[in-house]
Amino acid sequence: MSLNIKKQLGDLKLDVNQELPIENVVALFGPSGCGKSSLLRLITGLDTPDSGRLEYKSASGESLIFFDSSSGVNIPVHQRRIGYMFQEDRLFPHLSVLGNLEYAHKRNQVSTEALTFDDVVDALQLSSLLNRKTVQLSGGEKQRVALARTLLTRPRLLLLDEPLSGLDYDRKREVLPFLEQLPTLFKIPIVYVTHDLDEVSRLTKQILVLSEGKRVAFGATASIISSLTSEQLGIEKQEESSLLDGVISKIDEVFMLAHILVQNREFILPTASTAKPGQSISLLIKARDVGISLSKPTDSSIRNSVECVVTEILEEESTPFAQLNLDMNGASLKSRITRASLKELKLALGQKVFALIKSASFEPRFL
Ligand SMILES: Nc1ncnc2c1ncn2[C@@H]1O[C@H](COP(=O)(O)OP(=O)(O)OP(=O)(O)O)[C@@H](O)[C@H]1O
Repeated sequence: MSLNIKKQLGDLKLDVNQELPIENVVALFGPSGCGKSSLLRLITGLDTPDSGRLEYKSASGESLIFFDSSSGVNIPVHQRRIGYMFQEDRLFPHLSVLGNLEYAHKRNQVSTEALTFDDVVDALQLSSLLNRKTVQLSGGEKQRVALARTLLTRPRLLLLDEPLSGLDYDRKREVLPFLEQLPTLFKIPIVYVTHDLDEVSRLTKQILVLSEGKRVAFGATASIISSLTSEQLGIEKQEESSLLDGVISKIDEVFMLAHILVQNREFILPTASTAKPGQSISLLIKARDVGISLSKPTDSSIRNSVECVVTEILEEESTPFAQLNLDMNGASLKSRITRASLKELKLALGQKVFALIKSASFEPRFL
């Protein structure tokens, strides 16, 4: 998609100019109020930009100008065929689950063999819920029905606006696997709005970061998360993380651990039963979970000690902490330690160190 749009929203000037190659899932990431939902509304046509141009381009070569202020083009919402799923479910409370799904299914004019009614019901495991009233559903079930209803409109593009933000931890765990399988099952490109790094790491390969209505960065999720500062990402310092792409090399079924290779370095993580050797996996590692040792520990409980080189030292004079940026055989890893440790270990740029990460700092839901 080619985005070049401006819109004044109260005090916020939304001004985004970005080529967005929408394959699989692209994250739209940024702090509350930076303009993420407003940008989605402009893409759907629910709101109109003050000026600019918005062109949809699919991976298969389909091209359609949604909006162009210079030539007066502004195609209506229904012709854009965009599925928009809101933070809250917005289901019809007077209809059953089946009624909600049939409403979308019947109104849809496009037939695609890849997306039948039964396929959608199966993929979201809704068959046992079809006769329930929507008020009788849990939060996670409601979001699955809302997702199914959006899919049944056969959108060319799916916009998901923080679909998990209203759910507690367990309900998120329930819905995330359904979201994860969408791109492979239905081949519909997705723009996924969130300010949750865990969701970004599990669901997306590309990310557009916004701040105060403007583009901060766009690129591969792992490289953006690992290279931008917490200020640039609009997250708490404590949440600053690295994202590493790895492949499961071995499963230790006795101790329920997965061995994962990242840039030829081995990580050991707690695993769920579904993990298989050869599977690709993204590891989100909080900087605060990464300690430093000058030698490889041989008498420690810590499973992960990976050799790295110190590439940057950022001391935070107003806090007890310092951040180290490390090069791990070509991948970047962040470590947050105390300034006292920095001094005691006499850490310097170019120094070889071992990054220590407890396996227990990873949650088994990762895999
Ligand atoms: N129609 C409008 N008129 C005036 N101001 C608006 C309008 N729509 C949005 N805004 C303002 O624009 C800013 C961006 O809102 P938006 O909902 O797009 O942010 P967001 O990044 O999606 O935030 P959140 O993550 O909290 O949902 C907010 O300050 C909001 O109050």
